[in-house]
Amino acid sequence: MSDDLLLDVRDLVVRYGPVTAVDGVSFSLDAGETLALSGPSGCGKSSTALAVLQLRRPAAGHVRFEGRELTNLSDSELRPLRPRLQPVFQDPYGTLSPRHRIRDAIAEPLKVQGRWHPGDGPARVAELLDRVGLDPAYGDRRPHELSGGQCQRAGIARALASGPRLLVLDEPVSSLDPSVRAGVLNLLADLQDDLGLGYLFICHDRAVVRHFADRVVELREGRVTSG
Ligand SMILES: Nc1ncnc2c1ncn2[C@@H]1O[C@H](COP(=O)(O)OP(=O)(O)OP(=O)(O)O)[C@@H](O)[C@H]1O
Repeated sequence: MSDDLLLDVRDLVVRYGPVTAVDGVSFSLDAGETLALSGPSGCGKSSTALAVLQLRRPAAGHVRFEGRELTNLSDSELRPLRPRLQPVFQDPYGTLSPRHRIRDAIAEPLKVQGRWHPGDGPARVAELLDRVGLDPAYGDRRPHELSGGQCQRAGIARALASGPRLLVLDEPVSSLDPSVRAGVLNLLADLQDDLGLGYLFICHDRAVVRHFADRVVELREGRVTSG
């Protein structure tokens, strides 16, 4: 077993009633590595991501994160681990509450984790905005006052506020204008270099996958076909 092993998924099965969406999928991912899940629509990419995040409990199989088996933990046992595995979804406007200013959305994980101090909390939020390439003044805005690319950057800042080790990136640039995709992918690459994050990267665009991922696991009808 690699010392850097971050995520180990074995024989994963995800069902929705009679539908088996994921049928015995296995892969592993090291810290600092990007593993792409690729394949046609409906092959089980998002279901795999949700099961890794334990947002959809698998019907069978194992998800070990930082050496801990997640599948048999209760919701309350999972809670303290959740900050370390964070999702970034396709629709950035769906991730951030429309009612809250960006700075409050980024401050929330810090507050929930008891890492908010009035003295330096606002500066930490400004630092996170700056880290994702947004002027800290954007903290005053609400999601609908940002472009799609800016909003996705704000979502990434919120994920970073939790102090993650793994980001589960489910089509993170698919809803963005082609002209801003490269900027967000470059940001993710920089963050990975700086922070040693592991990325489980879901993307249907083969050109993006080839460019961005270290390894690719190809799925078809819920099974691994290569990787
Ligand atoms: N909530 C659900 N209820 C019932 N079936 C579902 C549900 N979510 C997904 N499925 C089914 O599970 C299978 C896998 O879907 P999933 O969304 O994981 O695939 P995907 O590869 O991410 O597809 P896409 O690229 O279109 O997002 C499909 O047959 C889909 O119809």
